[in-house]
This record gives sequence, C-alpha cells and structure tokens, in this order.
Amino acid sequence: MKTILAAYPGVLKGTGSSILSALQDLSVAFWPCRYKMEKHLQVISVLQWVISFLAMGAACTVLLIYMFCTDCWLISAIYTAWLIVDWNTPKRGGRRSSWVRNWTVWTYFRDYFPIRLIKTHNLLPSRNYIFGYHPHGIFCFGAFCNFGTEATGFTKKFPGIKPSLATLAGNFRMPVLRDYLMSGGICPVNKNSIDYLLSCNGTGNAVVIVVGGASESLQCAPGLNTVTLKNRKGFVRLALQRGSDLVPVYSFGENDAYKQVIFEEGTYWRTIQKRLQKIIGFAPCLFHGCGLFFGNSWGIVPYGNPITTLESQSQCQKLRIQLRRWWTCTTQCTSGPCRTFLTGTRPALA
Ligand SMILES: CCCCCCCC/C=C\CCCCCCCC(=O)SCCNC(=O)CCNC(=O)[C@H](O)C(C)(C)COP(=O)(O)OP(=O)(O)OC[C@H]1O[C@@H](n2cnc3c(N)ncnc32)[C@H](O)[C@@H]1OP(=O)(O)O
Ligand SMILES: CCCCCCCC/C=C\CCCCCCCC(=O)OC[C@@H](CO)OC(=O)CCCCCCC/C=C\CCCCCCCC
Repeated sequence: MKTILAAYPGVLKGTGSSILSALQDLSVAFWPCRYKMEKHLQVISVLQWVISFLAMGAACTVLLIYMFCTDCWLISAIYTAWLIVDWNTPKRGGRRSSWVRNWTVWTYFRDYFPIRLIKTHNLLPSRNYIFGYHPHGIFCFGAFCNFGTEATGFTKKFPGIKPSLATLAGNFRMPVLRDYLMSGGICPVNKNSIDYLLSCNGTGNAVVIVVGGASESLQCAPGLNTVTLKNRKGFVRLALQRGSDLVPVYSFGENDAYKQVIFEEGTYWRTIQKRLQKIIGFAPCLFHGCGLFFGNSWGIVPYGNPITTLESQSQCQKLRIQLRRWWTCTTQCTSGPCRTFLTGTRPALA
C-alpha cells in the first residue's frame, strides 16, 4: 500500500502532502491488521482441512451411530437409508459440485503455502487422461488444491477437462465425508471406478492418481524427492486399455510441508509401519509441522513452503509408438516378462 501511495507524490504536492501523509498513517494503522487477518484465515483453512483429513470420517461415523441412541434417531435412519441407496455413486462418476470447488476457503488454503499450478501443454476435451501425480507428501496438499478445488484455476487453464482426484476407497464408506469428497470431484482409486470415468463418462476426464500412494508418504521429508514408481504399472495398463493419455504431474515442495521420522528399511518400526499400512490402508507416518500459536513449536499445521505443480506433456503419443514396438515383439515371444503383459487385454493403440 505504501509503495502505491508513494508512487503518486508528484500529483499530491503542496496542500496534498498532508492528505498523503494522513493516508499513509491510515494504511499503516490498518495494513498489519489486514495482513494478519489474511494469514490467520490461511492457517485456519489449512488446519480445518488437515483435521478433516485425519478425523472427519471417524467423527461422522461415531456421530451417526450416537444419534441413533438419541431423539434424533430419525435423522440417522434417513441418512443411513440414503447411504445404502447411494452406495455405488462414488464408483459411477460421483457428484461434483462447482459451488464447493469454488469456495473461498480454498483460496486461503492455496495462499498459505502458496500452491501454484503451471500448465506446460494444452489438453484436448475430446480425450481422456490419467494424471500420474508425484510425490505423495503426507497429505497431498498440491493434488487436493489443484485437482479437488478450483483455487489454482484448473478449469480456466484446461477448459473442458474435468479432474477427478483418486483416493482410498475406504473414505467413501464414511458418512458425510463421502459426500464432501464427491463434491470436489474426488473418486475411489480402485480399478472399476477409474475404468468407469475413462470409458462410461464421456471425454474430457482427467483421473489424477497419486501413483506412489500411501507407501510413498512414508518416504517423504523436506528436500527429499523419493517416488515409489518401480512396480507401479497399473495406471499405465489402465491408460492403454482405455486408450487414455498419460500426463506426468510433479509437485515441487510437496514433501516440504512436514518433517517426518523416516525409519530405515528392515528396522522394527519400519516393518510395523508397512504392516499397519497394509491393514488400515493409510500410512501411519510419524510426522510433525508447526504449532498454531508459536512458530517454533510442533503441531499438525504444515510449514508454509511453496508447492509448485508442473503438468507435463501427454506421454501417450511417445508411449504408443514404443508400446506398439513392444507389443509386436511380445506377441512373438512366449516366455519372460512378456507373458505378464500378454495376459492383459490388447491396448487400444491408435
Ligand atoms: C472440495 C472437497 C473437499 C473435501 C476435503 C475432505 C477432507 C480431506 C479428506 C480426505 C483426503 C482427500 C484426498 C487427498 C489425496 C489423497 C491421495 C491418495 O489417497 S493416494 C492413495 C491412492 N493411490 C494409490 O493407491 C496408488 C496405487 N493405486 C493405483 O495406482 C490404482 O489403484 C490402480 C487401480 C491403477 C492400481 O493398479 P494395480 O492393482 O495394477 O496396482 P499396481 O500399479 O501394480 O500398484 C500396486 C500398488 O497399488 C496399490 N493398490 C492397488 N489397488 C489399490 C486400491 N484400489 N486402493 C489402494 N491401493 C491400491 C497396491 O496396494 C500396491 O501398493 P504397495 O506397493 O503394496 O504399497
Ligand atoms: C486436533 C485434532 C486432530 C485429529 C487427530 C486424530 C488422530 C487420528 C489418528 C489416526 C487416524 C488417521 C486417519 C487417516 C485417514 C487417511 C485417509 C486417506 O485417504 O489417506 C490417504 C492416504 C493414502 O494417500 O494418505 C496416507 O496414507 C498419508 C498418511 C495419512 C496420515 C495418517 C497419520 C496417522 C498417524 C498416526 C496413526 C497411528 C496409527 C493409527 C492406527 C489406527 C488403527 C485403526
């Protein structure tokens, strides 16, 4: 504000200088309050989301069951009936709400880090896409903000493309959370849900898969860019089977949101973490961010480090040519890794 006011001193010379100094005093008086208010709103926006991520599913489930034991049992009964009727909606394209995706709270969420989405190539609404997103980080802030909301302007940058961020199917068994997730266009990450979007939902679909998944979140720490990709071929197989294009997406800074105690492979705690992850689906990461009131204290508020998400060129054109050669060679060989590939249906290579 001061810079703008100072930019016009020539215009307000003489009698105007007292007005200018009064305006500058006024702006100084209000400016820190406005700036602080913005920062507080940003922290609250991120904190409410992290608490929702961690506790909304469990909390709503407990509340629904508890309400059955109160005078409000009818509300629980009606919602439960709705849940049964609506059970498969998440796997059938969900229920996206542009109103929820455009909530102002997501702009404060974006500005906290800040999160930026950089477009490098156009995408065609006549095609379907699988975005391979990396890295997971702890809570996939970049994936959620860019593809679960309109805060970074996805629809403006990619007109005609509908992003569907894929997350663990277990989330869609949680009352209220399932509806909240679907409003952001978020869908289950299982095969039949992705298949539906790529083959029964028209074109212009972009299914965003955080390829490394929960196991990749166990590898994240500030400054590290470890991705879990080696044995992950399912998303490629799906793209080939459905004739969709693959788009690599990388979020620089995603791993800088929290600090994590990373246990060495083979140690007792690492084994416990991986076993738990297999059982419960999500990764029991030992992480911390900063506190709510004191900057140097520990808490679940992420560190405000920039997250820059880069959407790269659709790789399918190159991939198609390579795979055409690979497919030709595999159909002539009957042993080795090719057999694995041969068991899949023939990719729809154009
Ligand atoms: C405006 C709305 C506001 C709402 C706000 C609400 C509050 C916030 C609350 C809530 C969170 C919001 C959401 C944030 C974002 C979260 C992001 C995630 O959830 S990342 C986890 C999902 N990504 C994966 O699991 C990747 C791996 N999965 C896949 O690629 C696909 O599932 C698929 C079908 C392509 C897998 O194909 P294949 O079965 O051939 O598997 P192959 O590519 O060989 O990879 C094997 C790995 O994939 C896992 N996998 C396979 N199917 C899976 C499935 N259905 N679910 C989970 N993992 C699966 C396996 O466990 C294995 O992982 P192993 O190596 O053991 O750690
Ligand atoms: C101020 C209030 C804060 C509320 C804190 C409640 C604590 C709840 C503890 C554990 C529940 C965590 C539920 C996580 C739900 C995950 C939903 C999801 O979709 O995750 C996606 C998944 C794959 O992408 O993401 C991850 O796996 C990344 C890690 C998620 C962070 C989980 C951190 C849990 C930390 C410790 C858990 C301790 C072990 C819990 C055992 C539970 C036994 C049933």
